Parts: sequence; C-alpha cells; structure tokens
Amino acid sequence: MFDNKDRTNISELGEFGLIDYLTKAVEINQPSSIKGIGDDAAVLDFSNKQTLISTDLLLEGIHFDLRYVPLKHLGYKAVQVNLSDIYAMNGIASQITFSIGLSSKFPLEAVEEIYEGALIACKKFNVDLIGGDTSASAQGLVISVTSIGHVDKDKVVYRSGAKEGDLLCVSGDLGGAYVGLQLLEREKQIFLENPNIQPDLEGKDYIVERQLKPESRKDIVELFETYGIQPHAMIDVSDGLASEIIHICKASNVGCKLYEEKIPIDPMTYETAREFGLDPTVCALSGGEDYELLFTVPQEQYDKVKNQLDISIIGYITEENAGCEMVSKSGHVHSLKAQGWNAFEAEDQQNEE
Ligand SMILES: Nc1ncnc2c1ncn2[C@@H]1O[C@H](COP(=O)(O)OP(=O)(O)O)[C@@H](O)[C@H]1O
Ligand SMILES: Cc1ncc(C[n+]2csc(CCOP(=O)(O)OP(=O)(O)O)c2C)c(N)n1
Ligand SMILES: [Mg+2]
Repeated sequence: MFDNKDRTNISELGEFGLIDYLTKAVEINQPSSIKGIGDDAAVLDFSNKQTLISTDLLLEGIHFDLRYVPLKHLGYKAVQVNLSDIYAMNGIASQITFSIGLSSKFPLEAVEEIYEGALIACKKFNVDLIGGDTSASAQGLVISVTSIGHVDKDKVVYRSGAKEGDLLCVSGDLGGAYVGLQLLEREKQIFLENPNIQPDLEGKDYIVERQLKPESRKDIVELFETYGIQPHAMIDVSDGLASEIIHICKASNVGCKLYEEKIPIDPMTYETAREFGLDPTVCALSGGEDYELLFTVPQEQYDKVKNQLDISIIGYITEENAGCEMVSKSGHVHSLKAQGWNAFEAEDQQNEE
C-alpha cells in the first residue's frame, strides 16, 4: 500500500517528534475545548449540557484489511464510526482523541496519510482533535478513537426508551457497506491469484464508498432538531439491522414487527448482492457497517417523519411477549435473529484457516 512512496523511518523522529509532526496542523475550534493537545490531559467545559463519551477499537486483520483499504480512508472511517455513536444518543460530537499503535512496517508517510483522513473527518464534522496516544505495536496497526459530545438533558435518547405502538424508523439505506466489502474481498482474491489483473470496481462507486468511506448521520440529528422530532429510542447500525433492533427491544422490554418490503436498500446494493448470490435483505439485516440511525418515534410524530426522504418507516414496536418479528415479502412471519458481525467469530475463522 505504501511501497512505492518515500519512506521515512519513524525512529528518525522518535515518539515526541512523531507527535509534533502529526499534530502540527491540528486546530481547536470548539468553545468547549479549553485545552487540547500538549498537557497531561485535555480540558473541556460543557457548561449546562450533558457530556457524551464513546470509544471504539479498530484492529488490522479484524476490522480492516490494508490490502484494499487506503490509509487515508481508514483514518476517515475510524473517526466516522466513532462520531456515529455520539449522534446515536441524539448529541453533537465536539472532540475526539485519536490513538495509534504502529508496527515497524509503517513509515512516517503511512501514518501521515491516516492522520490526513482523520483530520478531514474532524474538519467536515466540526470536531476538535484534542489528544491521543502513540505507541509501537508488535504486530499490525491498531487505532482507537474516543469521541466526546454534548446533548441537552431533555434531548438525550437511550436504547431503552422504545414504547409499544412506536414507529420503527431508519435513516438512509442498508446493506451497501457489506456488499461493498464482498466486492473488495473478491478483487483481493483475484489480485492475489494474478497480480497483473487490475481491480474491476467500475460502476460500483456507491457501495465501495459505503464500505471505505462511511458518513455518520449528524444531519439526521440536525433534522430532528429542525422538525422537532424527539425519538424515544435510538442506536446506530454498526452490526446489522437485526442485531440493532434486538438491542433496542431488549433494552426497552418491548417486541417489534419489521416489514421486509420496507427495508431501504439501494438498487446498486440490491443488484450486486444478487450477482454474488446473496439475499439483499440478509445483507441489510446482518451485514453491518452502515452507520445509519435506527430509532423509534411515538405515533403522534408520524406526520413529521413520513415526508422525510431520507427516513424510512420499517415497522412498529409491539409488546415484549410478541417477540421481534419480520413479515417477509411473501407474508410469512419470521423471528429476527441477531446474526450480526462478531469480531470473535472472525478471529475463530482465521485461526481455523
Ligand atoms: N471492555 C469494555 N469495558 C467496559 N465497557 C465496555 C467494554 N466493551 C464495551 N463496553 C461497553 O458496552 C456497551 C456496548 O458496547 P458495544 O456493543 O461495543 O456498542 P457499540 O456498538 O455502540 O460500540 C457500551 O456501553 C460500551 O462502553
Ligand atoms: C477485514 C474486515 N473484516 C470484517 C469487516 C466487517 N466489519 C468490521 S467492523 C464491523 C462492525 C462493527 O464492529 P464492532 O467492533 O462490533 O464495532 P462496535 O459495534 O463496537 O461499534 C464489521 C461488520 C471489515 N470491514 N473488514
Ligand atoms: Mg463498541
């Protein structure tokens, strides 16, 4: 991935030199950032708002494969997947910390690319990079991002607030990131078998972008504010629709009815899934990495959500004993299973190979 470029060995700069180098372009713009990079801890002040904090870990070989993920995209995605958790609380993200563990195969130029992507995401979503940690890693690349945000006390939305009769809604469309991953994996295999063949991703931009460069849904939180929509429960779709619906239902002690025909799937996702012999609905239910927002609203807010082009009403909340069910296109009722992505399963499979 970075074989043909200039290579500066990180040991030439040392840890502090590397930190200075990477963070020289960092700007602080948020009024809540009192002190950013440069002391033992950053200092924040959210006055009368509630503070949101969330952290995620991204590991080479488990969460990403550098044979087809460009480093700049990886930096960008690492930030996006974290901001998504703040938006899922109906909050606005304002700061992140960005930590990296680097094996010796990474030259300075590689780390610079990761940072470039991360800083583009920060700028676009108006968050300050206020700190992090840098270390050598014995094997592989490790990235951990912590995101911090704020929300009015009466606006915060938990997974646990869904009520019987609520409408179940989702933003955007689902399954694209998973189908994009299948495409990238296929091209990787072809390339490994014959390095002279160039990857054929033509016409597949949308799903490849859904995988490599996801956009967290700050705009949906802003839309809620504009239209006075207050969800009862919300979660972001990282593991797949089925798993996230079950999280909301378990946390809220409710059941739900999901309609297969209402699940939003982009035509390119649909067609490419079919080309791969995959069921597009299964890709949406269990694929993951869509980083859309799944939420419930009381029925009285139907008029506010029904005309939003980027929101689909996909079902409704029932009482707990009714369970979590999906009505298929043919009218059959299935019980939903959380067959979401599981990092530990991936590890087991790798060990078996
Ligand atoms: N190692 C851990 N120690 C403490 N809390 C954890 C750990 N891993 C996950 N959690 C917590 O468990 C909850 C669910 O986490 P997770 O399933 O990773 O959610 P998400 O999909 O939003 O990242 C969160 O509150 C998270 O902070
Ligand atoms: C090499 C590779 N393997 C698997 C995936 C798929 N994948 C990576 S992360 C993820 C879901 C979210 O990951 P998780 O660690 O569960 O994050 P969290 O739910 O805690 O936010 C999926 C489906 C991928 N993109 N690349
Ligand atoms: Mg997590």
